[in-house]
Amino acid sequence: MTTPTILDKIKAYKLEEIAAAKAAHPLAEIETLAHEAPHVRPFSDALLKATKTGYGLIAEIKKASPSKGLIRADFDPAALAQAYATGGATCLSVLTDTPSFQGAPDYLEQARNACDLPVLRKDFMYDPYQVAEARAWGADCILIIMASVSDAQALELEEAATHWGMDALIEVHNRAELDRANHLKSRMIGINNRDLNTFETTLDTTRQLSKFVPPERMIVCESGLATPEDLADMARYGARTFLIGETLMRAEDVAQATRNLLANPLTPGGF
Ligand SMILES: O=C(O)c1ccccc1NCC(=O)[C@H](O)[C@H](O)COP(=O)(O)O
Repeated sequence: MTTPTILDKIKAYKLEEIAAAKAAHPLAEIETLAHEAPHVRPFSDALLKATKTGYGLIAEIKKASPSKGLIRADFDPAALAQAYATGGATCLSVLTDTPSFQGAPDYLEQARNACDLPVLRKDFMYDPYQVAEARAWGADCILIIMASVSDAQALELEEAATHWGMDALIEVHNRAELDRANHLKSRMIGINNRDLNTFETTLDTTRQLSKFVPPERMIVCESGLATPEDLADMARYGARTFLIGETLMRAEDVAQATRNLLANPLTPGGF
């Protein structure tokens, strides 16, 4: 028998969580809440607009992670959202997974209510029920991790996002996942520089995969970005949009750190 990977372990508890959530709150109840939720804020449109004059930034609200443990003890999602908005972030990503990231649905609601930025529910998605949940909490975008879903599940999740008027960020880490992602319709392809099973993180992933992303798609370069030079380096490989968590979450002055990171964009003008 093979040893379960971290993604296997996450999937196992997520499926239990989903079953428990469905038992406590049937889909019809969640759908009613989703219909009553605040209007969707356009997520990929905001990133596209940002890349006309600079970089698009999805700034992540992430208290802890499997690879790093606790990242930020002084954790106030509303204050962090305001700091990110002040610093020039385009969108937010908020971890809603509790067991591995110490995230929570409440954090998403607090962050979204504190600013005008569109918000990604950052979680491990397997079931359209979770997409309705995301919309009920106010999310504007969901994440689909190709490493953890089948083609059929990815399509079902993407269709659910479209049904609710939300965007989907399709995340890949290797060529096979990218080829599968290219069969979906979503505009945003996230290249995750982190191998989610080994936690090895290298910007070479974006350097190598970016050339296989069709020009009509928007590359979102994810993980392991620490300096303005990293962003400029990745921009040379076609990435104008970035998803950044740890670097900003460890900053004392989050607004200033966000501003510093976004300074001096390389050749703005769209993806
Ligand atoms: O960050 C982890 O340790 C991790 C482990 C297992 C699955 C996912 C994981 N992270 C999700 C992400 O991809 C990052 O939160 C996101 O790209 C931001 O990365 P960073 O800027 O390096 O915090």
